[in-house]
Amino acid sequence: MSLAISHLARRFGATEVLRGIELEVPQGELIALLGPSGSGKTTLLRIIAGLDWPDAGRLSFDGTDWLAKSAAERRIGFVFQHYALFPHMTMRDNIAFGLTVLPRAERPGKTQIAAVVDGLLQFLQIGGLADRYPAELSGGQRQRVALGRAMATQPRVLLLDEPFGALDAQVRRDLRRWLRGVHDSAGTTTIFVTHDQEEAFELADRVVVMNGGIIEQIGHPDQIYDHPATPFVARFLGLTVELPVTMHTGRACAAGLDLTGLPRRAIADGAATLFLRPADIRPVPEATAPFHVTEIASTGALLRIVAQDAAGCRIESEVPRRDGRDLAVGQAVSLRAAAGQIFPTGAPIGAVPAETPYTLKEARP
Ligand SMILES: Nc1ncnc2c1ncn2[C@@H]1O[C@H](COP(=O)(O)OP(=O)(O)OP(=O)(O)O)[C@@H](O)[C@H]1O
Repeated sequence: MSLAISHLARRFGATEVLRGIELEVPQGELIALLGPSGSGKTTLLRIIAGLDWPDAGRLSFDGTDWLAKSAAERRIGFVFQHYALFPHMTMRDNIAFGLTVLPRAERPGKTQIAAVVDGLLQFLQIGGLADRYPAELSGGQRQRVALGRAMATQPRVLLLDEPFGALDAQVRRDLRRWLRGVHDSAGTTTIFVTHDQEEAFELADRVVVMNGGIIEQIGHPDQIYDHPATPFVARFLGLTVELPVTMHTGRACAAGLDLTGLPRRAIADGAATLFLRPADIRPVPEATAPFHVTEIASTGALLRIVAQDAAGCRIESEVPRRDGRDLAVGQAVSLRAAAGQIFPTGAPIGAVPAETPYTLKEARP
C-alpha cells in the first residue's frame, strides 16, 4: 500500500506553488518534507489531506484515486503546529472526539471508544494526563495528545505540519524520539513537514528537499547530507563555501587548496564550482601558500578561522579548538578539504522540473 503522487501542480493566481511533484511513499515509511518557507510543503500536505485540490496531476492511495475522495473518506490524521484541542474537554474526551463524530454506521460503541482511548493513552505514554484540560498541560504534552487525537480513528496516513515548531529545543528533541518510537510501533505511513534540518534528518527514513514548488532531491538522510544533488540542496545543507575550481580528469584543482582528499568526479574538464562545509576545511600551515589567516574567533568547542588570498578570496573554516592551537593571525596556510560537492559552473541553481504533461483534474467531490 502506498501513496503515489504524480505531475502534481497547484497555482494561486499567477504563482505556481507546486510544479510537477512526483513522490511515492510506501506503507510504514516516515518521510520528511524539508524546505525553506514558501517552498510548497504545506500546500502539498493540504492536498494530500483533502483540504485543497491541485490544478493538475494525480494523487492515489493503494491504487484508489484520492482526488475523487473527500477528506473524511481518505481517513487521514492531521497534526498542526498549533493544534486546537478543545479547551472545555479533558484529554480523554479530546482523543475520543474523532471517534464520536464518525457516521453512525462506523461509530464504535461507548465502551469500545473508551477502550481505544485507554489503549492510546498507554501507547503514547500520556496516561497520567487523561483527566486534565488543555490549559493544564505544557506545549509538548498538548502535542502528544494532539497526536493521540489524530491516531484515534486509525488513519491510513498521518500528516504532521511542523508539529513541534512552537516548542523549545530540548522538548523538540525529546518529542522527536518519542514520535519515531510511536511511528515504528504503530506502522503508520507518516509525512512530516519541517524547515528544521536536524529534525528531518533525525526522524525520517527519507527526506524530500523542496524549493520553489519542486522537489530538488529525495533520499536517505545520509545520502542527502553527503551527496547533495543540486547547488540549492548543497547551500541549504550548509555547504556555504563556494569556490571556483578547474576540473582535470575528474580531479578538482585550485591554487592554495589541497583537494586530494576528494574522490574523482565524472565532470568534464573545465570550470566548476566546489561547495564545502566550513567544518570540512582544515587550514594547514605552509610557508609558500597563497592564503593568510586573517581572523580567529572562538565559539566554545570550535575555532572559526578566516583565511584570505591576495585576490581577496575569503574562506571561513571551523576547526575543533585542539586542532587549531598552532594557528595564528597572519600565518600562511593552505586549505585542505575533507569532503565537498562539485557542480559544473553554470549548473542550474535548483533542479529543473521535467516537462510534465499537466492534465487538469476535474474530479472534485
Ligand atoms: N491560499 C493561498 N492563496 C494564495 N497563496 C497561497 C495560499 N496558500 C499558500 N500560498 C502561497 O504559496 C506558497 C507556498 O506556501 P506553503 O505554505 O505551501 O509553503 P511552506 O513551504 O509550507 O512554507 P512555510 O514553511 O512558511 O509554512 C507561498 O508563497 C504562499 O504565500
